[in-house]
Amino acid sequence: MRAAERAAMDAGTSEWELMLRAGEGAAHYVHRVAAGRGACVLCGPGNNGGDGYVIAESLRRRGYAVSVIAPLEPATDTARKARSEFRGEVASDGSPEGAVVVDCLFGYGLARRVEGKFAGLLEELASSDCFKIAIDVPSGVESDTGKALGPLPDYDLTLALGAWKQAHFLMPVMAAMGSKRLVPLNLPHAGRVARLSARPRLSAPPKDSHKYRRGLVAVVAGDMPGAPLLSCEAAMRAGAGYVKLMSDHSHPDAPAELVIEQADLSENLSDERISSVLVGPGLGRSDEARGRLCAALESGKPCVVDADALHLLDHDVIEGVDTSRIVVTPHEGELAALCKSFDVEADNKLDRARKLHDVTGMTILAKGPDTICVGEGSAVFFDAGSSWLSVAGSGDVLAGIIAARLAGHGEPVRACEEAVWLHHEAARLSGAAFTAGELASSVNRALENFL
Ligand SMILES: NC(=O)C1=CN([C@@H]2O[C@H](COP(=O)(O)OP(=O)(O)OC[C@H]3O[C@@H](n4cnc5c(N)ncnc54)[C@H](O)[C@@H]3O)[C@@H](O)[C@H]2O)[C@H](O)CC1
Ligand SMILES: [K+]
Repeated sequence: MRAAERAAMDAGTSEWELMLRAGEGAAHYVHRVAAGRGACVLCGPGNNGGDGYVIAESLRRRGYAVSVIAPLEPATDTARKARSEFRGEVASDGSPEGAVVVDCLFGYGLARRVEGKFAGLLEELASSDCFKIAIDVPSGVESDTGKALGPLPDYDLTLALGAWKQAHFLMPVMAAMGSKRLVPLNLPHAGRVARLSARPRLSAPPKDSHKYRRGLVAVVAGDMPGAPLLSCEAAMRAGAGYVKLMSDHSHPDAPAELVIEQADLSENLSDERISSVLVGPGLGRSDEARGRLCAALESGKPCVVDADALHLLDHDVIEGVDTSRIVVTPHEGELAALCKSFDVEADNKLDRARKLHDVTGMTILAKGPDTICVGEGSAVFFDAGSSWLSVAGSGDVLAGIIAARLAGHGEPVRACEEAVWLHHEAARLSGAAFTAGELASSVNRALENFL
């Protein structure tokens, strides 16, 4: 961010111009939610505070009753200029009043724990029932690591300035940010950090489609029969034209539409009509399971590696495999296990996923309330889905959806994005305390909402 700002300023844009863009852009959103009600802006001593004075002046000009609380005078020239441009009153003390409170105490310049008057203001904000807006990041949050360095109110809206910071998509702080919007500052190459996944638009199969063109998904079963059945149902309902279960077991409760192939796995996976392979759900971690994982990877097909199979992945197993077609879907614990297997060290989820991608070439879908996808050239993050997704089997369903989307177009990052959106929507449609089976059975209804 600092580099992007410097580049903009070297190219002749003044810091004041950037602050005006940030403040006016943010004020536009504040105006939309305040809708004429009283507003209070909390201003810190740095440029985040400077943004606050610009916001306050913009609201005042729109006829708002605006109060500003600033425990310290501005410490930068640009913030001083913004302070001088604000025609309203500034109090150095007081409590955040008004229907809408805008938090401009600290942005990415937060350097240590928040204490004293600043902490007091954040604590009062946390206990008030006003509409809370954080500018750039919540002021008690370290923008690079997402570490909370002070009281963390539950905000209704967080307006990121210029580009998303890592804190915007790391738990636990992202859960306190409410809705997230990005205020563009037209900074060159500021968007390189990461992007918030945009709602995908899916389409019905073309008129001349057939089951193989829509994609044949092969799901490799292992020791436990239940999990892969969830993945198969999710894949069938997420748009796959044909789903086969490669299993040595009999599955008496398998749906009639599901074709079950026994016999030689490598032989079966060599069928060139197979468009994607899913291995992991219910696989187990035995040598036999490892053999089935290797057969899946050696098939050369686009492959989703999930659950147990993630504990079997290492440099030997991916040796000679075209990992650009491999998607791995670790939750926190599995991500830690993968980092250990591939000697990756990092202290937050994004960096772990990024380094794992750099070391292995695989597309990493690091799951959780703060799901992040790192693949070729991009880091994508997502708004959290329903917390009811924290149910056994929900990962098997997601893996099946990814395999179906991957079978359709063969693009790993796109398949992950579509699948996370479908998974979240299926959860929303399933209501409260749903089972993984109900979640899987809702996937096609979810798909309808993206057509
Ligand atoms: N990204 C952009 O293009 C723009 C960013 N803007 C805004 O500028 C802030 C970053 O401003 P900066 O002055 O670097 O830092 P802060 O305003 O976040 O605060 C630093 C300020 O606060 C003091 N300080 C730091 N920690 C503490 C603490 N725990 N207790 C007390 N005081 C503390 C520090 O000494 C400094 O004085 C960015 O977030 C955007 O909001 C531009 O305005 C617009 C373009
Ligand atoms: K802030």
